[in-house]
Amino acid sequence: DEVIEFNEKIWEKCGKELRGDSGKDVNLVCFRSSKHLLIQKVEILSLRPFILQYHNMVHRRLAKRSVLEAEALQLEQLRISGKTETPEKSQVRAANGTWLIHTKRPNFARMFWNLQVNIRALDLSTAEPWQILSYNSEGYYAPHYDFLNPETNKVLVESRGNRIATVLVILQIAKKGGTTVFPKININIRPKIGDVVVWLNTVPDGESDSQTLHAACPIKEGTKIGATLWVHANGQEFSLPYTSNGKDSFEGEEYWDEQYLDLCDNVAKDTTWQWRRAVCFEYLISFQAVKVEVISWSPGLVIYRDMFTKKQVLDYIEIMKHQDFEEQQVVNDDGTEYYSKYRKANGTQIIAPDFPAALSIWKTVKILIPTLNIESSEDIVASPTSVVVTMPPTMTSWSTLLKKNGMAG
Ligand SMILES: O=C(O)CCC(=O)C(=O)O
Ligand SMILES: [Fe+2]
Repeated sequence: DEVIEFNEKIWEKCGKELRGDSGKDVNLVCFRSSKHLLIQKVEILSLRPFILQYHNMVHRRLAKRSVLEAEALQLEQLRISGKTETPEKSQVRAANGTWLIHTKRPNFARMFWNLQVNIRALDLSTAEPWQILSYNSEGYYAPHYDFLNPETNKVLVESRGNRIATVLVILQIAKKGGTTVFPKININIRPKIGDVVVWLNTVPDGESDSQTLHAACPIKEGTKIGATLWVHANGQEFSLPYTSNGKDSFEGEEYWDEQYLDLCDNVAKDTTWQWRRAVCFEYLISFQAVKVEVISWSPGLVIYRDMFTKKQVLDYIEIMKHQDFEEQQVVNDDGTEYYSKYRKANGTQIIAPDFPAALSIWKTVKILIPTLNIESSEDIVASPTSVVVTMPPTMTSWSTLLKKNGMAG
């Protein structure tokens, strides 16, 4: 806490808004940091159902090694019979596949932990083992729901809850075809190797979401390999608002119809990375988007925009009205106190748990900045100016954020 005196140059800067060079074209980024500053690019493909595409989450090399690891197991042909009208497509899925325990094979284990660290809102240990699917030419996965029918999967659903989320890792892409299509919401994407697509299979009350119908489009050339984690509800109660076992009202729609196939040929969605679509996925936790602006990479200096709700801010200001602000003294090593000439401000120190409004602020910070252990911080230091300046009184939810970015909400 070395202090240097204000000089002319620094005073001048006080009058301007400066952003250095690093943040210039970065308005909205997803920011994670523990020891290094790492950016995770996350694209919202759809709000309802909630579908995210994480770009380059798994390193290409790890993806490649995982493919070799899976291939060494000589994937069996998985043919699951389904109810379908078209005889020539008499199967739900034409792919080679296998199950792999999360942590049994070294590369899949690394990938598993890699995902778990990055997707903190989901407890991936509740997932079924890795489902590896390798689609050769003519391979496909007909439109289906991942949500299980509780009647026909009684044991699994009763013990582990239903498949509330799907995490699909793309390990290899087909030369042609093989996109992932969500026909009911007009999304057809071709994620890159190392991309991870995550979606929720339920609506907020826990029922299956009919809009999540999806498929792997027929492969035209090459081989597509994906690894899926179907994440179950039990054990997620603290991070997801809806974790009931849910009802499945949409079972059995496992066929290709012409319309769906037409969609496959039309990669309607441009998945090239766009900064304006970046938000922090962490905040799936409370369905709150937090905008993080990087001011400087080194030292790491960021602004979390709109982190608190308006109510939080107003409640906080309310308790501050009843605090005594005074010019604070600095304590010498020998215990004597003095007024510092380096700070001219009134302040007070409060213990967060003593005030619900302060505790709520504290908890938000704790949840939304998980990479810092704020348990070890000093008590909240409040001053009238810092409260007003650092907390913009706007409420940000997914929908307002998306609207601001020109996306339908
Ligand atoms: O491979 C794909 O694109 C879809 C895979 C899928 O639907 C699943 O694993 O549940
Ligand atoms: Fe699926």
